[in-house]
Parts: sequence; structure tokens; C-alpha cells
Amino acid sequence: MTSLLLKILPSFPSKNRDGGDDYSVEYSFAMEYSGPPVGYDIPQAVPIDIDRIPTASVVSKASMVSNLSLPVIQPFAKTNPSSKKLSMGFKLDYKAVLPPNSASNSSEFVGSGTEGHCSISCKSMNLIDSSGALGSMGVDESIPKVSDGIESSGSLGFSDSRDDSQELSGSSEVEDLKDDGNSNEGGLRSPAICPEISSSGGEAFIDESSHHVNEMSTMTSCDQESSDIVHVRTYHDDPQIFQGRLKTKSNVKKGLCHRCLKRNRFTDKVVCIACGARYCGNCVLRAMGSMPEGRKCITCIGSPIDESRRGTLGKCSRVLRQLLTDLEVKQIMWSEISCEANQLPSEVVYVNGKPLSQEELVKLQTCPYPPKKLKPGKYWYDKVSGFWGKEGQKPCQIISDQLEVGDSIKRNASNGNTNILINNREITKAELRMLRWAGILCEGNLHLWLSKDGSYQEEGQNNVTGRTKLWDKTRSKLVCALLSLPIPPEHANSSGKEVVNLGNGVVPNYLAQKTLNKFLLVGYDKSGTSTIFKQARMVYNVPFSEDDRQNIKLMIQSSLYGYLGILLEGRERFEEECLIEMRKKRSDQPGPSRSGGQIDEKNIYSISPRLKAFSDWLLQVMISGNLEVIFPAASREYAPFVEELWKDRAFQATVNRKNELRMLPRVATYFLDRVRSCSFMLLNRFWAVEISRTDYEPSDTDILYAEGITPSNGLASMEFSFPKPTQNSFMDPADQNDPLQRFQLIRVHASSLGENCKWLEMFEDIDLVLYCVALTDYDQFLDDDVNGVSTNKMLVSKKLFENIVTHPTFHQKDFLLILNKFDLFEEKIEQVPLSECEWFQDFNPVISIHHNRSTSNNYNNPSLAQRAFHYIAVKYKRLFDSLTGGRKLYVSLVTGLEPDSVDETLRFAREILKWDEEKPTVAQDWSSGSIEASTTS
Ligand SMILES: Nc1nc2c(ncn2[C@@H]2O[C@H](COP(=O)(O)OP(=O)(O)OP(=O)(O)O)[C@@H](O)[C@H]2O)c(=O)[nH]1
Ligand SMILES: [Mg+2]
Repeated sequence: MTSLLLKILPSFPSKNRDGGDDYSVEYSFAMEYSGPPVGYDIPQAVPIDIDRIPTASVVSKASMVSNLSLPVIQPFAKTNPSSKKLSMGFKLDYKAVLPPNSASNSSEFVGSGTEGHCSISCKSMNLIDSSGALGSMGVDESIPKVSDGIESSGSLGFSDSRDDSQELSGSSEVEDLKDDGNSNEGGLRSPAICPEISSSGGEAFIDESSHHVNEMSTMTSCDQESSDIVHVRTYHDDPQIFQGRLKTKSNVKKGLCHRCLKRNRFTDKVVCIACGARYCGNCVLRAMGSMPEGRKCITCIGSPIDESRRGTLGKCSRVLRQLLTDLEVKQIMWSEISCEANQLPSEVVYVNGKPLSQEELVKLQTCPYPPKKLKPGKYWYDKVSGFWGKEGQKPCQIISDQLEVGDSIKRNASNGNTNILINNREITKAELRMLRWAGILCEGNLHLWLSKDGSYQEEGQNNVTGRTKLWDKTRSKLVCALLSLPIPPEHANSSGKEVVNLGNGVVPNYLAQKTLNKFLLVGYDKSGTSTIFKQARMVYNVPFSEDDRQNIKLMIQSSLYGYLGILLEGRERFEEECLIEMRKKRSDQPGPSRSGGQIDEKNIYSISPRLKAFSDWLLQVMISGNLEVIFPAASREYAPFVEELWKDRAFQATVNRKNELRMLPRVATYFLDRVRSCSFMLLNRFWAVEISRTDYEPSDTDILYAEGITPSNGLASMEFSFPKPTQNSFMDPADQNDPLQRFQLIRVHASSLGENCKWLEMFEDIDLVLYCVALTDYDQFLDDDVNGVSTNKMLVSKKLFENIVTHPTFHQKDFLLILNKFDLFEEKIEQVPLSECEWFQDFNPVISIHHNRSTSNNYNNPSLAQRAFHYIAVKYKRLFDSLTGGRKLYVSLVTGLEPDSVDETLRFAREILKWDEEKPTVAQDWSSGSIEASTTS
């Protein structure tokens, strides 16, 4: 029977490498079923009407990928002039090596194209480029695209041009090929629905594509296991629900590779951007070939992408990076972005209520600042200011202005209800807030004309309102970042620039257009948020702008006078104490007491009248709260006093006792100590004097130690990405994933959150909240002068944490608890028991040794500080669990002054986001035992 059938078959595949016949290939033949009705669907093959066959989009020329062992496949379709029937097939130039588990694992065959109407089921063939060189899955541009049903474990579909009805009967695997008579509405017949024969055991997957085809204009179906895919492209009136997608049928279970059907939930898969089929690392190259249109199954080439996956275009998955070279990955990603088949159809993009023409879409996409991640949908565009947004929503970007696209803007475009108009559009509440914060008076029915450069003018008035343009105000930019409002691209400072130059090559812009993940960093007073923020800027090379440096310099200068003030106040106290001591001594001495005597009243802490006058004045300024107003402007003027003070014996004696001055922040030591070392180096030029000079340039470390970031100390924001690890450095698996992913770190001071943290509502699109706690707060108390009570700062911080966690805006948001100042905590815990804070009464380090041994970094001997940290972390976790109804709190141990520590924490934050995306398959339980995984101790 076999030999008989082989004779009928075209001379197709049956030669092995040695030129001998190869009988190891299995064939399946189809014949028309004419038996009694059966209770299951019979697979059907539909003849093709060649005139109506759907054609493939032109495949990108950039699809050549070197060094891939992939088949060269030339699908073709010809018409037989006499019958007008389609002949389809492939010019195959490949060797097929059967895998070890197939019937004959050593056989190969070399095939060439053929025409015929038969179904050949070749189980699990590995297709290898016969020349061993470049494999291109390029589709001949001149040839209509058909379902190029070839894949390693699939069936090859051919149509016999001579006799369409020829019936060849094969084994039980043979499927019936016949016209299903159920072609789509336009009379179009679907080409070659290739019946699937399951490689796992002969169970036939039957294409039910016709059930899906309602509004279909194009339908193709495909081969092998991908015959479970039906291409359905639908156009609805409403582009929001436009779908150009291939639906995968549900007969491949979630989590399984669509080719080998094996499950490995922890192995990344490559997803077809058209049909959503997922392939494991072993199968992806076979299933996707050389990817001339990016990550698409071979059978999906030419098909439109699934619009819901448009955001992933150009974002390479880890699996591919492991399989291919950098260059290959880049080329594939480039093809994915640039090939015609993957482009957005213009008619599904509406601007101001009007669908775009192809010309308009091109205009929009090629302007200097195009909309990012454009998807099918309805948008509004204010061409005067360049504001761009989704219909009914606040603006999300400022694109190039004056583009002639779509209709003119409507008043209700963004669904605003503020009565305030900008360029004829009623603005949203967020925008109104931004205008107010920027100092623009918004009252009544204000109608502003806002131009691209940020200059604005009230309607009906000739003069441009306000000399400062909106975008020149640092404040507006910050507020925009906070409110998730856009700023013009050319106004983005260094921190807002897109990174397009990475490593040795220039990465195309499309790769740089990543979604921005937002971290909100917040904490109670002095918890270290600004230190962590500044540290992050330095670690991720986000330079401080000139403005930032100037502001920080001024802050350092005024802080310096603040430290001097605290020292001078201490000096007074010491002098007083000394005096009392002296008097006491004198009174204890026998003999007549001497009255008055100025000279006797002097002691080691006494200063000259001139310095005393300066000291009195400075303390007065501090008490009145005007320090920041007077300094640093006056710092140069008072520099001589600083110098004189520094040389003064009494003052130095005070400095020696600085540890007794509770008010003096520890960081003051940094600046004061530098005074000493520099005074030595600079031959009597005191550092404090240096700092007060106008030409003082703060170093990065000065900036880190400076208190605060901005003069108002309210809000700061930066964008960054994690640097690509150097070749020699340890490769964090997460880095391979998406080195260009952009992040935004927003730091907000607790005092700026307003009553009941009401301003938190501005942070609705935050992805992760980083809540910062100073571990050292456990023995610190906050005196309430009014009620006369003092509250432990750790408890105040805990209360703020509770308020933020339970705030409706943060419902369901992930939290990362940053337990900061571990360096200081290590010192303190040896001196002061943790039970100083009533919340930590039950800390019993002796009992917890055993428990900690199993989880601590320092396995054998966790330090007291580590145990205490673990204990506090668990306390917070339980609290979070009870506040959120069982959700997990992530915890990280940090020393904000150490770059590695901050880096590690932010990478951990990135991991959390990643787990979040992959839920629920990964990290089912982040138990408290895992806390240590995030520690830096
Ligand atoms: N030793 C040490 N000091 C730190 C650490 N983190 C912050 N500090 C210091 O703690 C003080 C407060 O830190 P900030 O970063 O200003 O805290 P903040 O959260 O901005 O607090 P506010 O100023 O109230 O906004 C500063 O003097 C920092 O230098 C740390 O990990 N170790
Ligand atoms: Mg601060």
C-alpha cells in the first residue's frame, strides 16, 4: 500500500542525505468521506478560489537574520489556467532531520517544492537550512500569501491543480478534505485549512474556524498544531473595539508550549504577536522561523498583530536573547516594528472624532514628537499646544503642534468639568490643579490660549499673561510629573530625556519608548527619603541640573549656619554650666566671697563680645525661623565671622562636645569634620568658610549629605533605567529582560500630603509605594508642647504607614517597606534596647536566635541588629496583612548613604513589579522568611 501511494506522490521528500530512499517519513492522505453520518466533526479542506485569495503583506527586507539554522521556505500559489484552481505549496530547500524520538531518528531528506493535493503529516521534523547558512522565511512578494502550512511537526497542505477531487486514502490519521460549503460571507473561500493530526497520538484537532468568522474579511487558517489558530480580523465602527487578531483556540491548555505541548510554568515562552501562541525555548525557532515580521508563528506571517500586544512590539523576551545573538535580536525587533504587516491601520485611529487617512497617520507618526505607543482608538489633539490624549481623558503627551490631522478639537474632548478652557477644550481637574500650583489664577470662566512654548494668554486680551512661560517654571514640571500630566519633550531636563544610546550601538527610538513604571517614595520626617532619592540619582547617573545644584548649594549653606547656631546655643549652655560649676566651687572654698569680678566669670566656653553679638543675632534669626530667608544670601557677608568662630578656642571646645547636642543632626559632623581636614589641607582655609563662599561647588557627597533636595523639600521626581551590567559583572537575570525599561522615582515629603494624606489621590497611577522608616526612630520621641505628651517616632511613622496603606488610592497597590539607616541602627541597638518603643516590647533576641538562624544572611551568627531588623520587618508585615486583608508586604533593609544598598533596593522594587506582571504563576508566597532575600546587610 505504502509503495503504491509513494508512486502517486510527487517526487517530494524521500531522499536522504546519501541519496537513498527514505521511508521513515510518514504521510497522511485525505479522501472524501462518504460514509454514514458521524457524531463528530469531520475535518474539511476547502478548495481555493484563486482570484479571491488573500494576499500577504510585503515582508520586510530587513528580515534576514544571519547564522540561523532555519529553513528557506518559499510558499507559492499558482493558478492552473484551465481549471482556475489553486496550486499551493512550498519551494522547500531544507533538510529535515527527524528528532530522536521519531520512528527513524537518523534519517534526513532533502525536498523541493511540489504541487499536489494531499496532506502529508510529517511528525516532528526539524527543519534545517540545507546550506547551513542563512535561513530566511521571506515570502515571495509576488505571490499571494496563503496559509504556509509547514512546521516541524505539522502537516503540509497541497492542492492538486489537475484534479481537485482526487482522493487519496491513507491511514486512520488521514483527514477528509472537502469543501465545507460554509465559506464566509463574501463568498471567499478559506484557503487550505489543513487538518491537524496531533503529534501526540492521532487525535484530530479540527478547525472550527468557520464558527468564528462573523464579520470576517480575511480568514486564513493554518497547519499543524497551529491549525488551532484562526485568523479573524474584524472592523467595527468603533475603533476602540477594533480587533485585528488571531484567536488561539482553547485546545492548548494555558501554560503549555503550543508546539511540544509540554508544561513548564517557570520557563519563559515567546508569544506570537499575532495569535498569542506561546512557544518554549526548544520550539520557538521551529515555530517562528527567521521571524521576518518579528515574533510570529510561521503561519501568522502576513497577518495583522493582535492589537492588545502592540505595546510589546520591539520588546524582546529573555528566551530569544538566550537563543540568538544581540544582532539577530535587534534585527528581529526592528522587523517587528517596521514591517508593513505590523503597522497600524489608519482608519482605526480617530483624532477629534474623525478617522485618519493613511496620509494623516503617516504625518502623525513621523512628526518630530509623535504620540507614543499609538494604538487603535479615539484620541483628541489640540494642535495649538500639542496636547494629546485619549478621548474623555486628561492629556497624556505633548506631541508636535500644528499637525493637520483629524477634525478640530471639541470642548468636551477630555471630558473636563472645570469651566476653564485651554484652546477651546474644557480642561480636567488635574490640569486645573497644575495651573493653580503653577501660580496661574484660575477663576470664573477662564479661557486660556496656550501655545506650544508654554506662553499663555487670556482670551480677549492682547498681552501674553505672565512673563514666565508655563514650562519654564520648575514647579509646573514637577507638578506635571506628580499629576501624570505631560510636559513638552524639549523641556524635559536631563532626567527626563530618553535614553537612546546604550552600550556600543544606538538603540532605535522605538526601543526606548518603554512604559514608565512609577515608584512613590514616602516616609515620615527624616526617615531618609531625600537621601535615598539623591543616592538613586547618583547611582543611575541622572545628573543634577544646574538648578538642582544651585538649590542644594544654597541649602547646604543655610544648613551650615543652622549647625553653627546649634553649636553656639550649646556653647551658651556649656558656658552657663561651667559658670555654675565655678561659682559652686568658689562658694565651697573657705574665705570671704568675692563679689562680681568680670574676669572670674570667664571660662573656657566664653567668646569675645564681637562673636557674642554675632551668636546672639544668629540664634535670634533661628528662633524667628528666618534662617533660610536670610541665608544663604548673607552667607558671604558673614563668612569672616565663621572663620573667626572656627579659630576660637571656646567654639572648638564646644565642637568637641557636639555629641551632647541633641539638636545637631549627625550629618552636621560630615560638614564640620570636613572643616577640620580641609583647614589642614588648605592652610587655615576653613571648610565652613569655603562653603559660605559664592563660588563653592558642592561635590556629589556634599549633595548626598545635604538635608533635602529642593528648597521646599516637597516633591522631587526623576526618571532612570537600570544600567546594563558590564560584561564581567554578575548578570542579574532581570537585566537581561529589559534593560531599557524606564522608571520614575517620585519622592514626596509626608508634610506635603495634607490632612489625612488627601493629596495621595494624585498618585493613582503609581505602581509601587516605597515606604521609608528610619530604624533609629525607635528611641526617638516627638514632644507635643500643647498636650505635654511625647510620642515615640516609630509609632508616628507606623501611624502614617497605616494611613497610606489604607488610603483608597492605594487599594491593592504593592508596598515595599524600606527599613533605613541600618548603619546607625547597628550602633544604637547595642546601646539602647529596642523595647524603648512600646510596639517592640516583646523583642526577645535570645528566643529569636533559632528562628533567625534559618533565615538570616549571616547564617551562623546573626547580629543583634539583624535580628532586630527581622523582628521589626515581621511586625510591619503582620500589620500590613491585617490592614489589607492578607496581602504581602515586601521589606528591604537599607543604608541610604551606601550606593549599593539603594541600588539593590530599587532592583528589588523592579522585581516586585515583574512578579506582579507574572502573577499568579510566580512567587505564590513571599513569606516572612524571604525578607532576607532583599536585605543588604
Ligand atoms: N547614617 C545614615 N544617615 C542617614 C541615612 N539615611 C539618611 N540619613 C541621614 O538622615 C537625615 C535625614 O535624612 P533625609 O534623607 O533628609 O530624610 P527625609 O526623609 O528627606 O526627611 P525630611 O528632611 O524630613 O524630608 C539626613 O541627615 C541624612 O543624611 C543612612 O542610611 N545612614
Ligand atoms: Mg530631608
